[in-house]
Amino acid sequence: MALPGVHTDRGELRVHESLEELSTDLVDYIAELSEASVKERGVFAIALSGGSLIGLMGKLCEAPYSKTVDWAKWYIFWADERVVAKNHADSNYKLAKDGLLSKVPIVPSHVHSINDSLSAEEAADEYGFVIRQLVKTRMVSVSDISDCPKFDLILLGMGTDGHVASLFPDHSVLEEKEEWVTFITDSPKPPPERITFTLPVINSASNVAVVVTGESKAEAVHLAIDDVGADDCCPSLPSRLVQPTKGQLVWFLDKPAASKLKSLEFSSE
Ligand SMILES: O=C(O)[C@H](O)[C@@H](O)[C@H](O)[C@H](O)COP(=O)(O)O
Repeated sequence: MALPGVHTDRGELRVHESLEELSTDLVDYIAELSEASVKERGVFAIALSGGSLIGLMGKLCEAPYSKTVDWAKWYIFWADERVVAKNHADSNYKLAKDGLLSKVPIVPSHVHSINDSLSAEEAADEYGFVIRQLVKTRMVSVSDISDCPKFDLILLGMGTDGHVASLFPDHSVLEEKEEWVTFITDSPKPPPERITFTLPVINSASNVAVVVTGESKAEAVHLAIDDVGADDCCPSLPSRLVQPTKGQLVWFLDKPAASKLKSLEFSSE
């Protein structure tokens, strides 16, 4: 049984006993947001990341979701992408295509992957341009406070160093305030060249979910969520900088990842 969701200043924490249970809760959450967004705006603009997240979304390809989700209304983006060919084993597009997109009736023209024939800088510019066009036609909403796109849902994973998307600790990319999409050529996690949504875009989303599993990430989860003076000790921990301005933040954690969380100890007292 999952512990009930715990509401904290750093978002809702949903801690699960098993990966099986976590993945069921995650796909229920995605399906509910999709339904609400399609009802409200006629479309659902969702941004994916790479890593273990995609495997945890696998149940979306199975009943009942495969039949009940309104796939034709989905517009798919990537919060970050590795600058490699689309058929390369490192491609986040390939990961999502093989694990999810090829198994459900998504409209191919709604899948917005990067142009893999460009340099990282050019690919980031072009991706920003593509998003601008979709904001103009309201396939992606716009934030009324930041002028940034307002994705219905941005899904993030987190590394042991606290990175999210391709926003790495102490990297100048964290300072980017103007661009919606930027690039790096020195990612500490291979491959080195990546494009990424910037923090203002992530924090303008209607919903952001961070999905983190495994004990190796427990310390980073603690620093990202707990009130331990982390704003002083690690001001540039990317996962701590995920703070949606108006949107909802939900953390999907398994017990090992949550094992160092103080916020949970307090909530159960
Ligand atoms: O393309 C990427 O590398 C990512 O988007 C990255 O931010 C990933 O989500 C985390 O590194 C977590 O990955 P794991 O869940 O596989 O540890």
